[in-house]
Amino acid sequence: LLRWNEVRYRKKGLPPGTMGWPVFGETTEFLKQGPNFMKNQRARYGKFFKSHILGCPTIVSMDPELNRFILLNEGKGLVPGYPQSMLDILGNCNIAAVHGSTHKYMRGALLSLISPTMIKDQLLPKIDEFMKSHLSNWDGKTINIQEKTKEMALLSSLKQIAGMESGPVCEAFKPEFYKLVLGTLSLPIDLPGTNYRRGFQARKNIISILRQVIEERRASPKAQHDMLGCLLRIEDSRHKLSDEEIIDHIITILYSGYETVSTTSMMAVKYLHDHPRALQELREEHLNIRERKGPEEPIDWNDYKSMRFTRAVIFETARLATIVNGVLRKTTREMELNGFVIPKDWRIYVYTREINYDPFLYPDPLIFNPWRWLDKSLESQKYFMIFGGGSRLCPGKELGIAEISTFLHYFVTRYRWEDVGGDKILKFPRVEAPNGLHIRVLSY
Ligand code: HEM
Repeated sequence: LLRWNEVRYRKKGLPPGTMGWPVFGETTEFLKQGPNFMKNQRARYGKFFKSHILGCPTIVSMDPELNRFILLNEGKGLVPGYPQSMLDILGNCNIAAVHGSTHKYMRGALLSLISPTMIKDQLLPKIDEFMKSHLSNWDGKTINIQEKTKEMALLSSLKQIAGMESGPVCEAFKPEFYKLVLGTLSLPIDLPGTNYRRGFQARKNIISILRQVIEERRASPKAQHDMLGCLLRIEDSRHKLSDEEIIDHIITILYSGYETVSTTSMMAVKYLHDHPRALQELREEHLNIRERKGPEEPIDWNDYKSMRFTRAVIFETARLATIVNGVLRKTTREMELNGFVIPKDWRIYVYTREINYDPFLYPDPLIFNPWRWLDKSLESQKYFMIFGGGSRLCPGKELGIAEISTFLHYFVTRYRWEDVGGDKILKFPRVEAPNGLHIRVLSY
């Protein structure tokens, strides 16, 4: 019986590896040992091995060249392979649920909302206004920076999407969104009290809030210059979006930019605290920007573009903390990869974490060294996969960096801070501080 998985998935041409226990496979080892599980399996079976994790037979690819190949060749028998709970809760029109030509046009619509021109003309002023107010009155307080950055990522997106910032709609939205996020990371067991059921219910509640917002918009003669305004204006009949598609676009933007932006911001605060020289250089960059401006004057595109060291801090944070461990794909037919035959419907875990610690790409890889990114070519090297790659390369990269940069701008020019101490940070499977990350904030 214990060899059930080995027998069930035995097939000629598969890469080496072990399939673990019936049903559970090697999920427990994977979640418990995290990156060490991957390293051990690699030592035994090489950079391309089979396993059974998170309920699915899975091929793990830790080979940078092959990872690149997989990301660049998505059309050829590979589609996103995210867990069922995520697809159910994020919706059928979610970008991770579509492929081929539907993905192309959904992605096009999304890109038009968060392109550099949009950031420059419409989003950056909103982000600036939001950060200024979100970061007010922290002086003299002990705050949980994890909670604050999560709130920041959600509320800043709501403001950019539909001008929602505070008030009853936002307050109703917040708890539902948190439940939705938890649901996407749960086992798809539809029973009362499970995170999956709660997440699904939260999706329904979010849809009804968004439907109401859309109806109010349609009834109002005023043209709104935000993402929802743009989505409602896409009138070209071939690409006109249904309400369902508009709602799933909004959920996609909220969800994709939530943990990524909040966790990178939190970890940047942590690393800057631990590396005073980097903090000093970052602060100088932002004080120089402030010197050129009036006290309440917002930061604009040129200021953002001048934040070279800030950008380097963000990349170094995303690299060292490994905000994204990898991406998931699924085979839609039997296919050959790296000389092996991968059956249909197997998951492929494109594990990119190890690339972040490759000493040839990043000398002294465990040291926080933002200066390494001042050489721009590092950002365009072919194994740079912090934002994914190929046809699913993160479309929100620039927007995410702009948000984190604006947050850091107001944070370091207004405040200094001390670690309260005693908080633990977990790095796997997600970067998080289970009991929060508390800092004591004082005015600068
Ligand atoms: C530091 C911040 C961010 C990081 C590290 C990050 C990382 C990533 C990665 C690795 C992928 C590839 C997923 C895959 O191939 O399956 C991705 C895709 C995506 N990201 Fe981001 N992201 C960030 C911020 C954002 C923001 C702010 C938004 C939205 C406004 C966003 C929207 C998306 C979307 C919609 C996709 C799916 C693209 C597609 O399937 O075509 N991301 N992101």
